[in-house]
Amino acid sequence: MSKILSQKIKVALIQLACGKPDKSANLQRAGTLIEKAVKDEPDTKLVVLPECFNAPYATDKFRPYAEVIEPESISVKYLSNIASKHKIILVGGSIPELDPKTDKVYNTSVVFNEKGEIIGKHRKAHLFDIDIPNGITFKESLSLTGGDEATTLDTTYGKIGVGICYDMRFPELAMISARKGAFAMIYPAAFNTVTGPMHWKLLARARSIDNQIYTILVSPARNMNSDYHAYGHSMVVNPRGDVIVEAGEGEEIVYADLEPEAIEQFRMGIPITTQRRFDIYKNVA
Ligand SMILES: NC(=O)CCC(=O)C(=O)O
Repeated sequence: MSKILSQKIKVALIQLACGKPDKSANLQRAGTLIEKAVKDEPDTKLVVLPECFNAPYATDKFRPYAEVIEPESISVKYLSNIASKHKIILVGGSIPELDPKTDKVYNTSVVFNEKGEIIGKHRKAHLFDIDIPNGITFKESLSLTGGDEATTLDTTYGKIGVGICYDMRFPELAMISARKGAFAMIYPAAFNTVTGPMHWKLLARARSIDNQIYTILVSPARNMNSDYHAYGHSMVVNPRGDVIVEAGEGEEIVYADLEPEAIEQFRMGIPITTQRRFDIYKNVA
């Protein structure tokens, strides 16, 4: 049986103090912390940044900060250079993307391989439109368009699924990637201080338990002086549903080892991956 994760790898979660009005300051800070991560833990193979890390997270800011995803655009070039310099797989958080053909703006995660090449991108499919009285109201759809694909990408060590924040509330994306053989579902994210305490950890554990894969959530650091209060608590959950690392609320880098045996042994013990009844799941939609 071929392994869905070919070897043990270390992942670094960059819980960045980001969202400043100055895009290049956000990029520089991301670069500084990625450098630190690979210096402090030289065997790091995979690095993940948070949602909307190069811009303020606000509906009136997505379009002005948006860029076309192409090799020469400022954020893409910056991230590509870092990935190739450190020979890491880089899940580049997310950035506002302008599609020049349609003039639509997306919330997009660009993923790079160790040569700095783009291996894929995920456009946030489920837009964060919520209204909790006395809690939080946010409407991404005022300025963003949702993507229309689930994203599973091939890396050096196996497949990863990518979603963005609110996407994690929809188990189907993780399920699709897991069925395609992903060893991890990775969500650059930015929950907030209202919904974070309610659901952040529960959702991460649920996606892992549903699919017996690793789930990786990466948040910006909390900044109570900004309009949007990110939750923090970046974390990795293993295929058994245990939180194996969790950040606090401030700027921080946390690491975890992802191990093929953790997936294989747990799948052998509780073999839901081979017990599924696709014959009775036909008419779900
Ligand atoms: N940026 C987001 O998609 C936030 C999602 C969120 O906070 C939630 O509760 O869901």
